[in-house]
Amino acid sequence: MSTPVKVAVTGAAGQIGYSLLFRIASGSLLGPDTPVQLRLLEITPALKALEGVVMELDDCAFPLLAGVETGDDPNVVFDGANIALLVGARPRTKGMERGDLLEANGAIFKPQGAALNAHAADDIKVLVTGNPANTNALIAKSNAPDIPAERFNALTRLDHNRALAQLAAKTGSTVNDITKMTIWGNHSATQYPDVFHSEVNGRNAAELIDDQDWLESTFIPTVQQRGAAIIAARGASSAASAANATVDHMRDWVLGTPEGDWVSMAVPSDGSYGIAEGIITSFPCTTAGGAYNIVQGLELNEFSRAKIDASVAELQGEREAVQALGLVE
Ligand SMILES: NC(=O)C1=CN([C@@H]2O[C@H](COP(=O)(O)OP(=O)(O)OC[C@H]3O[C@@H](n4cnc5c(N)ncnc54)[C@H](O)[C@@H]3O)[C@@H](O)[C@H]2O)C=CC1
Ligand SMILES: O=C([O-])CC(=O)C(=O)O
Repeated sequence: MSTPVKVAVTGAAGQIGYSLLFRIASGSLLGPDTPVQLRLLEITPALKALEGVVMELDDCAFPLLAGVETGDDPNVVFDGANIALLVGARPRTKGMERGDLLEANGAIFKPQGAALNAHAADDIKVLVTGNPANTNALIAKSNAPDIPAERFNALTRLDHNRALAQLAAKTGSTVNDITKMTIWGNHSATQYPDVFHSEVNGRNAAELIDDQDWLESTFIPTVQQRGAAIIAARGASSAASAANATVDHMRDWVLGTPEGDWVSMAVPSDGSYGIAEGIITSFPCTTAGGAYNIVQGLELNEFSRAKIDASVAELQGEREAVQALGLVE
């Protein structure tokens, strides 16, 4: 067996953690031949609950699980990490303004970025799931100057998967029949799920549906509001599907995307599609050899352009807010 890959997970005693850790340890993240060591970060009051989760991990007797370390100090937990899944974040509570939320998360992602910078392995890949995911990733990236910027991603794969499920239901197909789905922008209600380049069994999805009204009044709002719909139904935010998407994103980044398809990943913009450089926004991406490329050359109609611009404007506003707080340059 090869050397275990060190996978750090923050917020490990939370809802998403309770699903995510077991998926990682069972081999869903890196495949059946790669042992993993879990390095789990929690805040001090949650360490006791985390102990219970670790007992359950032990009790699964996962053949690929080569050890579990836990702690409340990112400088220790991130030591030697090859992969960091930053899930733990400060949720918005009653009376909290957006600025308060960004500030509270800055207090988490600034030191975590610095700790990754100082202690992670050279090949570290970082994926932020904790909300507001794109801007939290920006904060972590800005505080890790020695790690290449492109190693900081945020999660929009859950939105991508939600869009696949909605399109499959509409077209009477399965998710296996659909390729080239794209989420653009922020993991927020302004995100733009774009089917104009998607294919259902090789046929252009927008042409097949031929129903702009369904796109505008059903598909796009359903995907944008799915998180809220789950909270309304379950009384808690999505957890198993968020863990699944976190696994999907990192697995594809490490192991590659299939020929002829792409996935949605929020990555630092390199200026592609005229999107301001540096902000972490969702693009169509292919991956190979542990690296990703933003798919180039897609034609954007006026409708798509306006939707993308609106979400990017929201991200620029978030960047300005965290700049004003001194959390990023
Ligand atoms: N990007 C996406 O698609 C999605 C993102 N989310 C977000 O993921 C985050 C986690 O969700 P849940 O697991 O349901 O929340 P949760 O509240 O059940 O768990 C979060 C955990 O993070 C821990 N935590 C807080 N500060 C920490 C720190 N500084 N270091 C380490 N751990 C820390 C808490 O103690 C808690 O155990 C939330 O921000 C949620 O909004 C949820 C669903 C989808
Ligand atoms: O909406 C929320 O709070 C959780 C989330 O990010 C999602 O389910 O997409």
